[in-house]
Amino acid sequence: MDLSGNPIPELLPDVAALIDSMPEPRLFISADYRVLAANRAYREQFGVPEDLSHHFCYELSHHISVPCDQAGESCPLKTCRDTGEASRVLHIHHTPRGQEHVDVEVAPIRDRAGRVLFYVETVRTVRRARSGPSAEGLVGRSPAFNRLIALLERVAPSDATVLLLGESGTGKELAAQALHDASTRARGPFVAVDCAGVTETLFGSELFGYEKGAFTGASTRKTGLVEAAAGGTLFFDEIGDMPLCLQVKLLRLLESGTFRRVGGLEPLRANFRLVLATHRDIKAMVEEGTFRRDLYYRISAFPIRVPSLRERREDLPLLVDSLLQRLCQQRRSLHPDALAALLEHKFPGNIRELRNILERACLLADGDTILPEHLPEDLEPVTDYVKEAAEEEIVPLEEAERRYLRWALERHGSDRRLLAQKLGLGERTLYRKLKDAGV
Ligand SMILES: Nc1ncnc2c1ncn2[C@@H]1O[C@H](COP(=O)(O)OP(=O)(O)OP(=O)(O)O)[C@@H](O)[C@H]1O
Repeated sequence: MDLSGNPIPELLPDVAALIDSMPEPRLFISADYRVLAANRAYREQFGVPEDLSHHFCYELSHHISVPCDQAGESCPLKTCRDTGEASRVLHIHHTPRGQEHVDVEVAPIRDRAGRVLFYVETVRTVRRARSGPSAEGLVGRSPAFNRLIALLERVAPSDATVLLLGESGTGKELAAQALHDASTRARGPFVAVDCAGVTETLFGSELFGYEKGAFTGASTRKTGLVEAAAGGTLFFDEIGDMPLCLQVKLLRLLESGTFRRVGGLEPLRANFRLVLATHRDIKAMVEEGTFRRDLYYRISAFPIRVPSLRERREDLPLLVDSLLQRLCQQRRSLHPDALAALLEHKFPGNIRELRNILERACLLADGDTILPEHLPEDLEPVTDYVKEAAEEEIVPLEEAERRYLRWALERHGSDRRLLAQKLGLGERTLYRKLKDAGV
C-alpha cells in the first residue's frame, strides 16, 4: 500500500528487521515525512524517541516544525518524490553531540509493480567538517562552505583527479588534506609538492628521486616524492606557478603512470591519487599560452571552487572562535565591536589573513578580550555600493540596479537560490541580470 495515505504496510516490520543489520544509520520515512522506523545504527548514533509513530523526519534532524523545503533548505525527500530518483544532499543535523554535518541520501523503495512504498534515508556523519568551534580541521556552516564539503564528500571515495581553485588563503591545502582523509587511501601518505619557485633540476630529483652516483653529491639513493606518495595522495600546490618545461614532465608522468629516478634505468610504476590547487585562473593561462592545454585537460576533470571568505561571511564568528582556540594558549574572545569591525573588512587574504590578524591581536591583548584597538588600523571596508549610490548624484536606474546587485552578491551571494528568492526573482532571471550587469 502507498504510504502517503499512511497506514504502514505489512511488510514494514520485516524490512525494518532487515535494515537493522545494516551498518549505516538508516530511517524509513513516508512520502509525508513521517518516520516509520529507524535501524539500530541510527538509534545508536543519533538517538530517537521510544515511539517514532508521531514524529516527522524534520523534527528529529532539524528540530523544526515544517519540512526542510518549506524552511529554505533543500529536501532530498521532496526531490526524490518529484523525480522518482535517489537524491543526496549535505545538511547540518541536530545530534546528541551537537550540530553535525551529515551526508543524507533518500531513495525510494518500490513494490513489484513499481509503486513507491516508502523511502529509505541513509545518514552518514561527515567527520571532515565541523559546524561548531573546533581546534582542528575545516570549520564552517554557510551554504558556500557546505557546497564545498558536499563536493569533497562525493569525489573523495573515487580515485578521480581533483583540481582545487580559489583565492589565496581560502583553505585549499586543508581541503586537499580533508579529501585525502575521506578517501580510500586515508591510511596511506599525504605528500605535498609546492610548485611555486621550483627549478627544473630540483624538481626532477625531488619528485622522482635519484640513484647513488647520479650526479656529484648523490652519495646515497634518494626516494622522490612520487615514490613516497605510493598508496596515498600526491598534492601539487600552486600548480599554476609551475614553469612550462616542468609541465611537460608532469604530463608525461600522468600519461604513462611511470617514472624513473634520476640516473636510473628502470621505469617504476606510480601509485598515487592526484590533487592539485591553484589561486590562478589557469583556464585564462591556457588561452595566454602560459599553461599547457593538454595538461589542463588532464587535471581539470573535477574542479572544485573553494569559496572566498567574502562569500561565507556568516562563518566569520565561528572561524574566529576556532582560530583563537588554535592560536592562543589562554582562552580569548572577541569584543562585539572588534567582531563588527572584522565583519566589515574585505579580507583579500581570506582565512590566512584572519589568522594573522588574530595572532597579532592575541599578542597585543593583555586581558581575555580582544578589543578593536588590537586589530590593524588599515582594515579595508567592504565597498558599500548602496551607500555609494545614495551619496552620489542621481544615477540611471539601471546603474543603481547594477550596484545593488554587486552589493547583494558580495554580502549575501553564497546561496544564489536564496538570493534570488530574497530579491523576488527567479533564479534564471537573477543569473541573466548578473550577466547583463557584468557582475
Ligand atoms: N574552513 C577552515 N576552517 C579553519 N581553518 C581554515 C579553514 N580554511 C582555511 N583555514 C586556515 O587558513 C589558513 C590558510 O589555509 P590554506 O593554507 O589551506 O589556504 P590555501 O588556499 O591553500 O592558500 P594558498 O593558495 O596561499 O596556498 C591555514 O592556517 C588554514 O588552517
